[in-house]
Amino acid sequence: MRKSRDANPFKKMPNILYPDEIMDKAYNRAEKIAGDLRTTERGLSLPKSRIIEDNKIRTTSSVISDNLLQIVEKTPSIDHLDPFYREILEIMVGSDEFKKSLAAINWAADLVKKLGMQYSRKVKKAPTPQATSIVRKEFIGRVASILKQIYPNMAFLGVARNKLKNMPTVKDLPSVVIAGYPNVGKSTLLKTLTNAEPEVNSYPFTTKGLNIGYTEEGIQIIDTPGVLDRPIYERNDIELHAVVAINYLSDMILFVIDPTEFCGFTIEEQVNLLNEVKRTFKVPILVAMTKMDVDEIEGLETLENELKGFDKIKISSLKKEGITDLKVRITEILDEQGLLSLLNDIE
Ligand SMILES: Nc1nc2c(ncn2[C@@H]2O[C@H](COP(=O)(O)OP(=O)(O)OP(=O)(O)O)[C@@H](O)[C@H]2O)c(=O)[nH]1
Repeated sequence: MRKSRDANPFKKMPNILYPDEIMDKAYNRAEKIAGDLRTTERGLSLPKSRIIEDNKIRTTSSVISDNLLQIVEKTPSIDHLDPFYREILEIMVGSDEFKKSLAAINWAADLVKKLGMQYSRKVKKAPTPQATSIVRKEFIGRVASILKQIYPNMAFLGVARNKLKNMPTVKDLPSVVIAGYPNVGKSTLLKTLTNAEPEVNSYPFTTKGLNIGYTEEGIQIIDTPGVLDRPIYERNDIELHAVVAINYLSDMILFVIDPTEFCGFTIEEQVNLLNEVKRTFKVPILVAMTKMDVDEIEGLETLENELKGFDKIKISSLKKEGITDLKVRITEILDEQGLLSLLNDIE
């Protein structure tokens, strides 16, 4: 079944305030309410002090716990994240720390709420007007120390939010991911297939960004410079997560091979990468043998033998040969997976 990829789920994360800012917000609200009460309640009696301080405590408690809870509620939970975004999260900020920070903020929200109730009861029993204000100050002190404790978590989420919220969205359309060694002709092919300059969307896992184009039929073609263009063993941890993220994006792989070896990589190296991509990805692979306009390609026969088990097609992006056949084959492969009905639904 097709996985649905929503718009960037991190966009909804609220602005994360510093502890001081939250305390100020709570203080201002509490003071405003206290001010209103001071004008309505006459004299500095014990009952009046209790009411005022109780209101300050409860207002502070609810402003702070609501603010913290809002962070937790509007931040997507890792367990429900689309797998593509889960990988992005791991690459950009680290999921463990993210989870830990959210749990800490949830804990603090809960504790501030409980303390608010506890101190509200306490202030109602305070024996003198001075005692009511001491109880309230004690409450504020405890809340401030909780906020100080979760400050690293808040700061972490603030940074995470800023990194994640501006990430471009990859559309939830049938998607073809282009793979192959550098210089084999991937971006030229992308342009030929989509008849337009591709959008370049910057993603954290590739310094060059993802190049994305759309065919007339509404198929999304994604070129992934720096991600699927060399053997897995040469990759670091982050790049491996990037491969996994790309895996979640793709409904099929279009693997480009340059049989002329003008790209600087031998046919053997290119076939090895193809086999590696085949082992890594569970989606259908179509091999495009490109640069067919070049005369007398020496290794062509060998290559065709090597590619016996693969679905393959010969093309020239330069001369626009084989492009229509390639498009037809792509459409068939996506259609076999029931993905094109999705396009009709969208239209
Ligand atoms: N003769 C011929 N040359 C081609 C063809 N397609 C691409 N080229 C040339 O191959 C070179 C590399 O093409 P690119 O499209 O930049 O290759 P790439 O795989 O996107 O390269 P990276 O961006 O480095 O990953 C360029 O000089 C292209 O003009 C083709 O069909 N025939």
